[in-house]
Amino acid sequence: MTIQWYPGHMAKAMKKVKNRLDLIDVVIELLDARIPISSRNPDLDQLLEDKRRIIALNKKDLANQGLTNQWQEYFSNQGISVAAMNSLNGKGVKKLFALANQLMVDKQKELAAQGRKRKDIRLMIVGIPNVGKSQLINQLSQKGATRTGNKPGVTKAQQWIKLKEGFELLDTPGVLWPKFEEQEVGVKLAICGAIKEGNFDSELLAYKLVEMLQDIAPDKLKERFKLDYLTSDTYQLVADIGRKRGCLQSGGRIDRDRVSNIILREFKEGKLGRLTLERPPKEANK
Ligand SMILES: Nc1nc2c(ncn2[C@@H]2O[C@H](COP(=O)(O)OP(=O)(O)OP(=O)(O)O)[C@@H](O)[C@H]2O)c(=O)[nH]1
Repeated sequence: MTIQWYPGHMAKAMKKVKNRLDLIDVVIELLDARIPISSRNPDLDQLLEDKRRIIALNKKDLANQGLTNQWQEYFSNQGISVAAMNSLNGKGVKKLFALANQLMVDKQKELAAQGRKRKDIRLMIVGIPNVGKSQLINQLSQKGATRTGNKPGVTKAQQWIKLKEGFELLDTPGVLWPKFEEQEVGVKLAICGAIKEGNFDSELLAYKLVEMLQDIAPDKLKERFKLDYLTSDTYQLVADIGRKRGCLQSGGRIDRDRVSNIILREFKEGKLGRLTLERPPKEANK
């Protein structure tokens, strides 16, 4: 399956992030907890080399808890600060603030030693489309946040939101174009909602998802769609799901488009349970 993507978008998105970095103390790299590898932009590593950074695994409510723990361990082992988040209810927000404070301890001490005032910690969120950036901005800025307006020397469009004591947030998140030279990555991004509909074939995507689910969560697949059996014949399996859900066209043919969209939607909504599509590389779990 070919999923369209546009390298030009990626270059533009990276440039925008880069232009803002000088203003920022701590970058929050927001990933989808269900696909922590595929939702990362590998070029960002280079860009953030000298930056304080936190990885936030968002949508943890949709991901397998045990695997989210393993992912946290994986990033911690690499010396990266990490938190698991649910940006719908704000779980993990406290930890984000605590981690940002920790990362800035030395800088703040340095300022104090020079007799200078503690500085407000400036945050920016970056992440691929639909990963929850706006939702997280809402959560971070919920209590008593005010927009502080333009800062001198900063592009007019950029606004700062004053968060709780000692923190400011750039109100425009950095959108990163996902990178998917590998088809597999594109497929997972599309399944998790990072790629706009219309850029992929829903039917083929649903087959791919059913194939993955047979591997990682066969019982949940059977239970959700009331299947009596599983088979490597995905085409057949999707037809059976269609029959169970009444997705029939005239003449009793399966409406494959409709059933495909049901399967994709129910996965995205977490109706099949909390599922993670990627495991941390083995060597990190020693
Ligand atoms: N279940 C769940 N859904 C979430 C979470 N965070 C965000 N969402 C949902 O994910 C979708 C995308 O959230 P947004 O905050 O708009 O994502 P964004 O990264 O700003 O998206 P773009 O504007 O496309 O870049 C919305 O439907 C949110 O309700 C979360 O932690 N859990």
